[in-house]
Amino acid sequence: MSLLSSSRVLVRRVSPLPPELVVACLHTTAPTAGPSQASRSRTRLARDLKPRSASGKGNLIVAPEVKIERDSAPHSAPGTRDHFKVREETLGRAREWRQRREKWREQHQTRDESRSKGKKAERPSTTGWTQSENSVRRARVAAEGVPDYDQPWRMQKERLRRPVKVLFGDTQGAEQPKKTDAPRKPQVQNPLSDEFDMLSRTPSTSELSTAFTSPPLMEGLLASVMDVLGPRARPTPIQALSLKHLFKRPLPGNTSASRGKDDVEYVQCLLASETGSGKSMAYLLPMLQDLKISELQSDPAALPPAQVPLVPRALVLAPTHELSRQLSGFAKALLHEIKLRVVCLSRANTQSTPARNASASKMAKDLDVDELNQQEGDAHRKTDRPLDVVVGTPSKVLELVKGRGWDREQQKIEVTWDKGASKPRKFTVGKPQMGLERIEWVVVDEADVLFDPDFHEQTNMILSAIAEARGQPPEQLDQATLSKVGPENPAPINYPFNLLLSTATIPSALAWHLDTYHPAFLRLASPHLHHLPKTLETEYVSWTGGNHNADVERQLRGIWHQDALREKGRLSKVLIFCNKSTKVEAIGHYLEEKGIANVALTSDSKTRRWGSNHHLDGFLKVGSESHDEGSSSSESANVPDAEPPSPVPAPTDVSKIPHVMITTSLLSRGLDFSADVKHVFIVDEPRNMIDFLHRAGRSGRAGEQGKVVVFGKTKGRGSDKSREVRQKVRALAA
Ligand SMILES: Nc1ncnc2c1ncn2[C@@H]1O[C@H](COP(=O)(O)OP(=O)(O)OP(=O)(O)O)[C@@H](O)[C@H]1O
Repeated sequence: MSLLSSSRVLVRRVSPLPPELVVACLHTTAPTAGPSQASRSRTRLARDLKPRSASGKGNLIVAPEVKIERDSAPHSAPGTRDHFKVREETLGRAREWRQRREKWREQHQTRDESRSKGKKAERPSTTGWTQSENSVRRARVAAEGVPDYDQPWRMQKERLRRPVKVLFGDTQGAEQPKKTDAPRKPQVQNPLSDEFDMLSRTPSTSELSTAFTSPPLMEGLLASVMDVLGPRARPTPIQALSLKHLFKRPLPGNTSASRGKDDVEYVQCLLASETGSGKSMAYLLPMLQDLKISELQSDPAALPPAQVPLVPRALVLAPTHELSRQLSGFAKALLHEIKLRVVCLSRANTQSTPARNASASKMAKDLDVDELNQQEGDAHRKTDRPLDVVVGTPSKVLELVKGRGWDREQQKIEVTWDKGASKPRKFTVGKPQMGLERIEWVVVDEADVLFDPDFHEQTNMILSAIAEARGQPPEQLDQATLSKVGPENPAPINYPFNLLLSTATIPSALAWHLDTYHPAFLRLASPHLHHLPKTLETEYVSWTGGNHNADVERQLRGIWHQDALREKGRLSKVLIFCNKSTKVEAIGHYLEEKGIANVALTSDSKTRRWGSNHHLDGFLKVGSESHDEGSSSSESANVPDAEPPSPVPAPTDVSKIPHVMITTSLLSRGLDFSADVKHVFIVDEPRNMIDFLHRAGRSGRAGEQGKVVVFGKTKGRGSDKSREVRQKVRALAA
C-alpha cells in the first residue's frame, strides 16, 4: 500500500456521486487503465518536467542556484554546516589546482633544463601528477567510486556522457549502461538532475531578486515579511521566482506600469521545490497582494448582495485540517499591516461546541469573520464586505458549498437500491453556507496529494464549481474523448481564476495530469527539487536483534545524551514515522513503559477530531499555527504515571514532557515543525521515495540542522531491500 492510499483516512470518501456532479468532474477524471499507466504512477518521481505540449505553450523555469546568494538562502545561511562545507570545498579545490599548476611548471622546467643539457627527460603528465602519483590516484578513485576530479576536463566530460542507471522514476526508455562501462558500484541518479542542471544555467533565469523589496511587494506586506522572517531574510529560490513571475498587477499609484487593472491575465502556475523551502510564502505573497490591490480598486457598493454568509475571494486547499490551521495562522501573520480576513474551515472555530453538534451553519455563524464585521460596525455588515481567504480541506469546503450531508444522501440512496428497497432513506441536507462566485484565487497546496486518485474527485469538483459560479463552466467531454486524452492529445482546461499548485514532489501522475489538462501552466521550480534539504544529514542504523522498539529507545537516549552534553540540557524532539497505526501504538506503549512520554498519533486519534492543533503543541513551529479553541493535548499524550506531574516540569524531563511524536504518513505533509525537531526516525522501510522525501523533510527546514535516521537490516538475509533504500536515499541527498 502506498503513502497516498494510507492517507485515504484523511478524507471522507465520496461515493457514489450524483450524475450532475459526475459530469462536472469527468473532464478531469483520468481513465485508470491503459498503456500509459506506468507514466501515471503516483509513487514514482517524474523523470522530467518540461511541458510536452505541441503548441509550445507552457514554460519550465528553474531558479539558478548561483544567483541566489548562498549565504542568505535559508539552506546555506552563514554559520551553518553547509555554508562552511561549501566554503571549504571551494577553497580546498582552488588550493589543489594551484599546487598542481606549480608542479606542472616545475616538471616542464626540469625537462627543458635536461634537454638543454642533452639528457633524456621524462615527459610531464598532462594532469600535473607524476606517473606513480597518477597510479595511486586512479586506484583510489576505483576503490572509492568517487568522481575523478583530477582528470582533464575532456575526460571528465566523457565520463558524464556515459549512460547511467535510473533506479527510480520511470525506467522506461532509460539507457542502460554497457557492461564494460558499468562502474563498480551501481550509480543511482536523481531523475531530474540533468534537466535541472541545464535549465538552472540558462541566462533567461538569471535576473532574480536576492532580497524582499518594494516593489514588487507592497510596503505593508514587506513589513510583515520582515516581522515573520527577520530583517535580513532573503528569498529562497522558489520565492525569488514567485517575486519575478507572479506579481502581475501593478501597485496602486504606479503610473509607469503599462498594464491596467483590466489587462491582467489569470496566473496559472505550478510551484515546485523541496520541503521546507518556503513555498507557502511563495504562493501566499502574490495572492494576498493581489487581493489587497483588487479590494482597493473595487467599489464594495457595486457588488451584488451575497445570498450566503461566506463569500470568500480566495481559497486555499490542503489535505489535512492540521495543515489548514497552520497555513491560516501563517497567512494571518502576513496580514497585520494590510488587513485581509482569513478563516480556517475547522471545527475548532465553533464556540466550544462538541464536534458532533457543529453543523456547517453553526460554523459559518461562529466564524471569526462575523466577529470582525460586528467590530467594524454597521457600515460593513456581514454580506456587504466579502471575506477574503478561506483555508480548508476539500471535504470541508464541499460541506460548506453544498450543505452538510450532501454526500451522505447519495450514499444512502445507493445502499437502499442495492438492497432492492423501493424508497431511498430520507436524509436532510443542510443549506449551502459558502458562495464561490467571487473567488479570484485558488491555491492547491500539496497538489500531488490533492490530484491523487483519493482526492482528485473532490478537488476537481471544487474547481469546476468555482468556474461554474463565475459563469464559465468547464467544457464537458464525453467518455470516448476522455479515454483518448493524454500528453500527446491534451484537453486544456482554462479556469476563470488564478490557480496556483504547490508541491515538493512531482509524481509522474501529476506530471501527466499537468501535461494533459494544464499544458500552458507556468512551472516554477527550485534547482534542488526532488532532493533532501542540504542541511539534513542521513544516518543508517541497523537493527540489533528481534526487539526493534529497544533499538529505537536506545537511539533516542543516545541523542538526548549527546544533547545534554552539548546544548546545556536542551533536548531535541524526535518524530518517528511508521507505516501502520498498530505499530505507532506499539512503539508508543513501549516507550511509555520505559518512561519516555510521547504523543502517538494515528488517523483516528481522539484529539484530531476537535479540529485544533493542540495535539501537536510543542512540536509545531510556534507562531505559525493559529491559536484556537479546542481540546487540550493531554489526551493524546502517553505520559507514564509513575509520579504525579509537577506544575512546571523541567524542560529536559522526557518522562513528563513529550519529546517524541510517533505517527504515520498522516503528518508527513506540509506541516512546519519547530527547529527543536532535529531528528526524524524512519522505522519502517519507506514505501517509496516520495514518502521518504516528505517524512524526512519535517526536519532540516529552512536552513535548520536536522538528521534523518533510517532503520533497517544492514547485514545478512533480508538486507537487500535496505541496501536498495540506501542507494536511493543517497541519490536524493546528492
Ligand atoms: N526566505 C526565507 N528565509 C528564511 N526562512 C524562511 C524563508 N521563507 C520561509 N521560511 C521559513 O521556512 C519554513 C518552511 O516554510 P514552508 O512551510 O513554507 O516550506 P514548504 O516549502 O511549504 O515545505 P513543505 O514542502 O514541507 O510544505 C517556515 O518556518 C518559514 O517561516
